[in-house]
Amino acid sequence: MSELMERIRPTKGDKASRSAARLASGRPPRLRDSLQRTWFWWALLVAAGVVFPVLSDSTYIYFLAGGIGVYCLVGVGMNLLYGLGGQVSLGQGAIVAVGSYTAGIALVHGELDMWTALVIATVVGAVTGILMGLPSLRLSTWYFALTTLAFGELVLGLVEYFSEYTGGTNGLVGIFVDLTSGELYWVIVAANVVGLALYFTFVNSRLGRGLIAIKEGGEAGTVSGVRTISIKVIVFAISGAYAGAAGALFAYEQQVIAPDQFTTNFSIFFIVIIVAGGYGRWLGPVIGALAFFAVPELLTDLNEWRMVIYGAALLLFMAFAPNGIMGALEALWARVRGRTPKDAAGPGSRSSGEAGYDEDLEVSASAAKAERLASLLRSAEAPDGSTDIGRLTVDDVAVSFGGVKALQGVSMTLDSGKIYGLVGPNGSGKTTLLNVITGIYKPSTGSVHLHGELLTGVAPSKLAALGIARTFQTPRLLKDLSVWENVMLGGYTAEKSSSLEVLLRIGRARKESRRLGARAYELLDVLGLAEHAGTRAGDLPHGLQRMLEIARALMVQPRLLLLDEPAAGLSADELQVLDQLVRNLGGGGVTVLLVEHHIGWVRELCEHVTVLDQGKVVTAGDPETVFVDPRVRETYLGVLG
Ligand SMILES: Nc1ncnc2c1ncn2[C@@H]1O[C@H](COP(=O)(O)OP(=O)(O)OP(=O)(O)O)[C@@H](O)[C@H]1O
Repeated sequence: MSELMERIRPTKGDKASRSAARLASGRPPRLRDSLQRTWFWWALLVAAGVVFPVLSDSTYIYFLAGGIGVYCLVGVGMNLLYGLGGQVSLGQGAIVAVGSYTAGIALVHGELDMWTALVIATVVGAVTGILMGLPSLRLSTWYFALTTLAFGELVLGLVEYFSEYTGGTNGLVGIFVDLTSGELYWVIVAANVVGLALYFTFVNSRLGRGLIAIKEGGEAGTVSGVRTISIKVIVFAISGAYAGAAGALFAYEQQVIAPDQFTTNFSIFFIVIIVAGGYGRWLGPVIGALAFFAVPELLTDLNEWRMVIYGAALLLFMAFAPNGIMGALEALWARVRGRTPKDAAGPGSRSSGEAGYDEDLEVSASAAKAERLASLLRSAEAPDGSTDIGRLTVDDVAVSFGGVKALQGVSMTLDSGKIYGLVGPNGSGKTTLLNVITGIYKPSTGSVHLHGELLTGVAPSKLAALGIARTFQTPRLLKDLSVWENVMLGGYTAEKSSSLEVLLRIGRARKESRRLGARAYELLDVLGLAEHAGTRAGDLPHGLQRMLEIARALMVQPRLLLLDEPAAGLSADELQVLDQLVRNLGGGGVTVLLVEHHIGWVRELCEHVTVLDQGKVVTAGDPETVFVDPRVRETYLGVLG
């Protein structure tokens, strides 16, 4: 290579500093080795496909491409609902029907223009989506799927009942729009561009992270304050709006609509295209619609063999490409790059991380870092603007699991800004007590108060907004999301902009997300994770997963932090960083409750220690007194010298 080329080529150091600058400005990291890094080439390929009908200048090709566009639009909405949200809807076709009939009736009977009819169909689709989605707030996935199926039948029944307007089984005829097939095609393309833009904004916002946390169903979202109901309603509205708009465009293309176009098969077809295309990936619906709509159409000359080929292809896909076409390509990409495909983790994965991770992590607990951390925590304004969380009191709490008395008459008081230790042998009830404080378990007797207000019975998802954060004995992370996204999830309640502002990237939304992004970077940097910001969380070694969970908890801007065995599995260097961190938290006015088996560390760090054994408090007080207590020495026989 010439000397000039050597000079031009960015060095590894340049790349690292560019990446750090990008993160410091609050922008998300580039994902490591992900197929998504090749998005530009995919976008180019899609753009080439989009202009193809223009080159062919055939009405039939325009019609076919318009059809793909309509399916694709519904698919993009379904991708949010199912691909990211895990909600199986077998009624999406029914919403398309609602959009089609709304626009058709508006045009034929209401004599409105096509644009007004399109807007009305979109709004009606959104409202219908919300109505159809309401049962999902109470029902499990498959029961919900059944209700959507029934919803589809209901819509078809209504179409026949109101035959005066809908034309009943004969269909609604005369839906003419004043556009050529080419012009209508471009309207469909524009709708898809808007749809995809909104999809990307959603996915890369707190809403997208929240939706994935809801789908994962673990505590990661709950303790970060993710509001399940509002996110689900928004997703049903968006996917309904897409289906409603697609329905109107479908009616404009077909000019005649009838109930037999909107059978259950029609709804199932949308599931097929996103599953076959690759759900949770933006290209999934595009590729799926192309493969499962256009290809069979183009094979019409093969007559009866057409559906056999179609069915066989579908079976082969299910057997050999369970993550769809895009999933298979990602796996291939990973293999070509000599990496393990990260897709095995399942649907909804949006990032693909780095394997072959450098275990010899250099963790520096330098004074400069400690100072930065202290200032970061000081600058963290508490969610309600105050700095003092007040006293937490646990009164006479009891919890039983069948015959096991996990906690019996446990009382404890935590004053703000102090570091407390909670120790005891395995099974003594430490985690159960944290679960009671954070609302995950409801005690059979007793109560928890914060600053005089009853905390018992408050939903765990509301605690983040009160400034309470926690970590778990086994880190609860969104393993398929990047390290950066996991930390950002912790900032969920700190974002004050409305969902509409977030979706349209207007008002304070953009500024706010940059500010939180910059804070996420600072936390990652201080905790030695910055260089892994774009790595899939599940690929981090155990110690760093713990640090990541702590970073997420700190994004909550807690004033009460509950840490469940944070030192387990940490290296000496990592423990040093953690020690510095907890000291700074205490110094910064944050109350810390540390559950830990590392007795030496608890002794040095905590101002007050409570010892549990068999669900009861053995003793509590300053560590020097507690650890010389004969009852504690008996409990910890052999551990205390
Ligand atoms: N969800 C549950 N269902 C049934 N039993 C449970 C449940 N959670 C905890 N327990 C039981 O309650 C007791 C206390 O468990 P807990 O996890 O609180 O102890 P711990 O002190 O945190 O233990 P470790 O140090 O091993 O984490 C144990 O006997 C445990 O088996």
